[in-house]
Amino acid sequence: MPASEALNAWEALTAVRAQSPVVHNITNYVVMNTTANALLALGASPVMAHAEEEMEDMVGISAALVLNIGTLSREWVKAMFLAAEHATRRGIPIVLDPVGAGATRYRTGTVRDFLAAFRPAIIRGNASEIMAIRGAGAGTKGVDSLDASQDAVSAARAIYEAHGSVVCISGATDYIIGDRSLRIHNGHPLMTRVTGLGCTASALCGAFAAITPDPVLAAAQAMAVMGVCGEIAAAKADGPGTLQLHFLDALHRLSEADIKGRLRAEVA
Ligand SMILES: Nc1ncnc2c1ncn2[C@@H]1O[C@H](COP(=O)(O)OP(=O)(O)O)[C@@H](O)[C@H]1O
Ligand SMILES: Cc1ncsc1CCOP(=O)(O)O
Ligand SMILES: [Mg+2]
Repeated sequence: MPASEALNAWEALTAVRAQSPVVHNITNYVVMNTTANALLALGASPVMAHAEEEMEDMVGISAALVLNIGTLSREWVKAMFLAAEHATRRGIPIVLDPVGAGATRYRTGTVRDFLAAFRPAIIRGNASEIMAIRGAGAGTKGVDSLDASQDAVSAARAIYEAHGSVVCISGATDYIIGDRSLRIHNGHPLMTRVTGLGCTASALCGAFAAITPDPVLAAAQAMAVMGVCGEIAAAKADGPGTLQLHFLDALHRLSEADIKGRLRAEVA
């Protein structure tokens, strides 16, 4: 069976739409609205919450936890660690987006401290962020990658071996590295001109991880949907502004034929 069919992306999307899992996000100020809307358009039920006082209750009603360090500060990091403790105890999947790891010591150090304490089901970042976790590469240009996704594959393998977290490197080709490896060739370069689409990929990883127990498959399903919707949106867009709008509509309208006709996935 071709890798694209084996991803079961359509079946998983149907399950997300039917079950509408609650996805708890502790994310950054830049993308809160963007990723909440993307999760809603997908069919999931997003909630953004970061007060320590409500972490136990919020994790208690969630099916996945998405942690994103895009605008971190001491209080938010404390909330993330607390939420991860509750999620681990409840056995719900954690997705970590190491936004800007490699740009500052605070970001890189926080990600490493987190990985020393917890095991996210999925870590989704761009190539520079993933390499920075292993001390590889020349750093990250703020939140943007200086490297191509294939350059981060050996760092991703090392992270998987050291921590057991599946690593998803986004870029022109998306790599999913775990107990097996997949590549997804969908998407469009215009997606890099809209802030928050990487964070959206991580949020979608959370929605699919809520439905699909195998984290390699869950990450691949999320990246498949991202890539196919990115292509559909780019074909209709005049630039980044309309890409963002068409992307949300594409998530909402995504059909089995869209996925079957466009998805280009292979075993890496
Ligand atoms: N050059 C590209 N061609 C096609 N798709 C891309 C390209 N670069 C990024 N993407 C897609 O854009 C989305 C965001 O990825 P990326 O830009 O790597 O994240 P980040 O914003 O965290 O740096 C992903 O779905 C990825 O597949
Ligand atoms: C611009 C910016 N600055 C801090 S977080 C953030 C958003 C990054 O989002 P993404 O990595 O999805 O483009
Ligand atoms: Mg990012």
